[in-house]
Amino acid sequence: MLYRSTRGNSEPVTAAGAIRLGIAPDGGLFVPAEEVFVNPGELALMAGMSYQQRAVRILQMFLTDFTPGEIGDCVEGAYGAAKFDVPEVAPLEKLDGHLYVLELWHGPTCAFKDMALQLLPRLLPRAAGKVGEDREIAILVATSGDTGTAALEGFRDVPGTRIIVFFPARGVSEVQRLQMVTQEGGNVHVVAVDGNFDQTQSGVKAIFTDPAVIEAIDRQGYRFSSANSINWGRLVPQVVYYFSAYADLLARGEIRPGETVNFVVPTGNFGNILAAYYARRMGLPVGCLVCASNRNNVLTDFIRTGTYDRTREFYRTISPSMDILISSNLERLLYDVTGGDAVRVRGWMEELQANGHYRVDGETLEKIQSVFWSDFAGDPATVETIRRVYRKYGYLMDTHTAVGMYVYERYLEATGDTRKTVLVSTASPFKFNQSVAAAILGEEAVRGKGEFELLEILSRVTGMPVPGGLKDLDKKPVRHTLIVAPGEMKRVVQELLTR
Ligand SMILES: N[C@@H](CCOP(=O)(O)O)C(=O)O
Repeated sequence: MLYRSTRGNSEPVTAAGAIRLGIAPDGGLFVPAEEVFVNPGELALMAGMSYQQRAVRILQMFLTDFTPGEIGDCVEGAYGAAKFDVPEVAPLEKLDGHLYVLELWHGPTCAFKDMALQLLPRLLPRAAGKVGEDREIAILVATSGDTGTAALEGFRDVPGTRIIVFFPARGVSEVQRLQMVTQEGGNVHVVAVDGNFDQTQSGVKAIFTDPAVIEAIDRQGYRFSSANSINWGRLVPQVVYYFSAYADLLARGEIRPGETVNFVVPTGNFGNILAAYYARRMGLPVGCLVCASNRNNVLTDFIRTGTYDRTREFYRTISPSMDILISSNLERLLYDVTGGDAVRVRGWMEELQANGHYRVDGETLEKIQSVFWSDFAGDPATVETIRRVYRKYGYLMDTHTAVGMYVYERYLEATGDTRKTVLVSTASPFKFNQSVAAAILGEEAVRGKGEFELLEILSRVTGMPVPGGLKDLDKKPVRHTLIVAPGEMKRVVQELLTR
C-alpha cells in the first residue's frame, strides 16, 4: 500500500515512509492510495475479539510494510494492562435505549490521544529503520492540551527520538499544563507559546517545510516527524476504535449485523471524526457522523454552507482542546470527496493560507453533507449539559464530551433520527475538573478551591477514583519553563536540538 500527498507534489511513499515523514514534503497530508474494505463476515468475527486483536486486524490492512509480528508487538505494548486501566481499553457505556458513550480516556494521560500515542512511539522507530533512516527523529508537536501530554508520555525516553511540544501558554486547562510542564524524560522538551493554538500549529507546520531549518537540523543529525494527527500513524489507530465500538454493540446484541449506527464526535482538528469517516469508507455500517464544535464553530459553518472561513474571533473556551480555527484534517476529507483531486485541494489550501477562507463547489458540499451533520455548543450550554446528564443518568462527562452530547440532542431535534448512536468521549472529566465540578456542584461550592482540592472533591462526590496519571501532579517539580513568541519557534527548535 502506498500513500500519496493530498497536494499531489510529493512522491508516493510506503506506510513506513509516511509515518517517518509525518507530513508530505509539499506540505500536504499522506492518504492511502488504495481503498481497503472490511466485509460483514470479518465484522462479525471482530465481535468475538479483544481490542488488541481488532487493532491488529485493522492496522495490518494499512501498514502493509510492517510484519504481522511487528504490528502484534506494537499493539501488545501499547494496549496492555500497564497502560490502560480497564481491560476493554475503550469501553462502551450505555446511557439509554439508543445512546452509548465510547470512553477513550482510560490511558495514561486520560484523553483519547493515548489511543494512538501509545502506539505511534512503537511504530515510528520501526518505520525509521524500514526506510533506512539512521538519524535521530525530532518530533514536533503543536497541542491545545491533550496531544502534547499524550505524545510526551508516549515518546519519553524512546531511543532514537527527541520530542518538542509547543502549547499555547494560556490555551490549556491547568491540569493539562501541569501534565506537560512536569513531564519527565531525557528526550523531552516543552515550550509555551505566547499565542493561540492556530499560531502554534501554523508555526510547527512552517518549520516542517522550511528548507533552511531542515538543512540546519540535518547537519545536527536529526530528521523531523510529527505526532499530531497530520501523521498517518496517528490516524490509523483511531480508525480501530470505531470498529471496536461497532463490534461491541454486535457482541452485546444491541444491534443486528449490518445495522447502521451514528457517531457523534467532538472535534477541533478534524482528526477524530475523519478516522470515523475512514471506517465508514471501509464498510463499517455508519449512518451519520455528527461533528460537534464549541464556540470556535468554523467546522459547523463549513459543513452547513461550504465556506471555510477562519477570519473570525478566536475564543478561549472551557473545552480548550477544541479551540481551533484551522482544522488540519479537513484537507484529507476534501481530497477524498473530490476523488483525489490534488489540484483543487491545493488551491483551497493556498486560498486558506493567503486569504483565510475558501469555498467548495456544490457537488463537494453535497457529498460532505450526505455523511456529516454539525452544530456547536457554547460554554453555558456545555455546563448545563454536564449538570443535566449527571442528574439524569448519574454519568459524569468532561467538557468536550458534553459539547458532543448537546449537539447530539440538537441533531435528534432536527432530524428525529433515533438510530443507535455512539457518543465519542474524548477526555476524563478530571482533566477539566474546575468546569466539571462547577457544573455539578454549583459555582459557590468551587469558589476559592484549588485544582487538586477539586479533584478530590469530585472523586468523593461521584465515587469515581482520581486517575493515576493525574494524582499528585501538583507535587511534582516543574521541569519546563520556556515561553516564546510564535516567531521564535524556529530558533528554539534549532537551539533545543543542539543540547
Ligand atoms: N486537540 C488537539 C490539537 C491537536 O490535534 P491533533 O489531533 O492534530 O494532534 C490537542 O489536544 O492538542
